[in-house]
Amino acid sequence: APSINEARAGPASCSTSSKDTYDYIVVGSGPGALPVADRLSEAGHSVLLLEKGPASSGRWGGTMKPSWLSGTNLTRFDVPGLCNQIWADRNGIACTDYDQLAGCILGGGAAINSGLYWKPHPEDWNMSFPAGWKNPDMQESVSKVFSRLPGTMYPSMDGKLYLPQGYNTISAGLTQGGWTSIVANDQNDQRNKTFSHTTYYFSGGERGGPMATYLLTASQRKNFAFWTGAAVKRVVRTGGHVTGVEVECSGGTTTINVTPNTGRVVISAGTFGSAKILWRSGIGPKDQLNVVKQSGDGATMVSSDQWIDLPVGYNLYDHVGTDLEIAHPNIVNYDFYAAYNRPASGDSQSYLNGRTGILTQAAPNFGPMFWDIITPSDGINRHLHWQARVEGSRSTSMTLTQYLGTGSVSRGRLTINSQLKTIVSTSPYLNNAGDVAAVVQGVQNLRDGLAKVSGLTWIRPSSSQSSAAFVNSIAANPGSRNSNHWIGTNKMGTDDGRSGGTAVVDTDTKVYGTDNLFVVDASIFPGHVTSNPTAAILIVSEHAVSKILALPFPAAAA
Ligand SMILES: Cc1cc2nc3c(=O)[nH]c(=O)nc-3n(C[C@H](O)[C@H](O)[C@H](O)COP(=O)(O)OP(=O)(O)OC[C@H]3O[C@@H](n4cnc5c(N)ncnc54)[C@H](O)[C@@H]3O)c2cc1C
Repeated sequence: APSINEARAGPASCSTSSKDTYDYIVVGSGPGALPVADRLSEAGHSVLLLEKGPASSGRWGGTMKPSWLSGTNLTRFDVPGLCNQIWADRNGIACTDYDQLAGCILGGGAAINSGLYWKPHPEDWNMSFPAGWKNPDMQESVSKVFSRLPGTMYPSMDGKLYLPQGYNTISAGLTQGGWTSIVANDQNDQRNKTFSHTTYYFSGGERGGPMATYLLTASQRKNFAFWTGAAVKRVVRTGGHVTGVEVECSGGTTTINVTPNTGRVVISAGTFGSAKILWRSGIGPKDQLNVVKQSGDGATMVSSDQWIDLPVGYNLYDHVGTDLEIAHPNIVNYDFYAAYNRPASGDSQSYLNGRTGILTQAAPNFGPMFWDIITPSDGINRHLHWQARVEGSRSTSMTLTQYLGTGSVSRGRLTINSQLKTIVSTSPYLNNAGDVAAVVQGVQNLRDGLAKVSGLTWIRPSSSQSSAAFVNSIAANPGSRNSNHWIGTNKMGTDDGRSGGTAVVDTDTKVYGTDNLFVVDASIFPGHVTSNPTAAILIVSEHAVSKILALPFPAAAA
């Protein structure tokens, strides 16, 4: 079958002998990094992208795969139906220096996630983002992202949806309950009592995504270089001016410099990784910088008279996940875990021969997706995104996960320990009464919505448990509520954190107190979006790079 995944000149390995300098160094290769790196190189700047993990997709030289993919240029990361394997085996893939799951691999989360892909609702921007980042301001960047990566509701190359019984059962029930069918990314302003098929960023029956688009075009330019196995320890700076980054390669540590005066560094290492690099660079609250000072970094850390006091690590948030479970005799389960090593031969053949069949859909068979907006007594809209998937305690079960995103008031805190591991030390879930009320009402609305479905059994909550008792019975900690959609530790805003404000970066994504250090990834989100965030992060990256390219260099540097 024609593969979109033909081999390319892959990344270079981290090098301690390189003496090159770059106009821009971009740290990380997730959805926050790739549009920035592509557009900076498109504008003619020399760009070095540094990724600490190994290659993932076969296109970039990745090799991790089950035996039925041997002899193909596909890895476990390229086949949508194998994405669940991250829950079974994440060795050499997941970051080991965080207490939560994140991908430390080329592509970041976009190498390991389920590919769920949503055009944001207008309130996603309007409720929490600052001036210049409101819904009308974002439309050009939305169009850019969706023209390069349109996404699809029909990932199989024959246009069919496989094992749709779960979708059919729940969507028929919601229709009976008065909810409306939409095409999610055409009707992105309609997220209230609506449902849709699942949209993925997949293309050609494979993962595709930002690694197959933005990274592809960047890699074709002579002024773009990218390294894997390159862990950035800190930025090197004099006061507010960054001269380069210290990088740990397997062969030792080296410093890579940016172009004198006009060079810039963009950190896109994710909600945990970017906070960690800032702390190690002497940027953050004093209590955390003192922890770094006492760690193995201490002897070489920038001196305390150079520290920049910013609220790095505060404003931490993640979608609040609440799992409900139903069973219905029509639902058909598919064992994606078993398919990792031994897919039914018909399924592997149709995948390999024509990129068709169940393995083109993300495990574990998502759909429908549905939405509800609730306004508790505090008057603030809360957006709920629900995702149904065929998984649970019975072979006829579905899990219905509710995420609370846009409008949520609760926040937590990320800190670092003396081993330089990041820790979610204050849990961000449901520490606000309005947030709790919205989650409870949302559960109740769904129970009411599905009340007329004959043959449907409620497993969680049981039919005798009240929605409030059910929600309160689930611990409000990452172990029970985690959605892996972490945001917020380097909040963007106009209220400079050095003088009592809450923001770490300004509306050009520049770190306050510096003249050439930027952060662009999920960590700068002031508040959450309604749905799974990859599309929103790509849009933020497109928007940020336009701001960075338009930003004049400091007068002294011109
Ligand atoms: C299991 C899972 C499933 C998910 N499913 C979905 C989904 O279906 N849809 C969706 O929209 N979202 C999903 N998400 C969330 C989404 O993937 C993340 O929100 C997104 O990837 C975050 O993008 P980012 O660029 O901010 O950071 P990341 O994607 O985390 O990228 C950060 C990158 O920086 C690198 N890095 C970190 N530190 C350093 C350093 N010091 N030096 C060099 N490189 C460094 C990392 O290795 C990584 O490649 C999922 C997440 C997980 C974990």
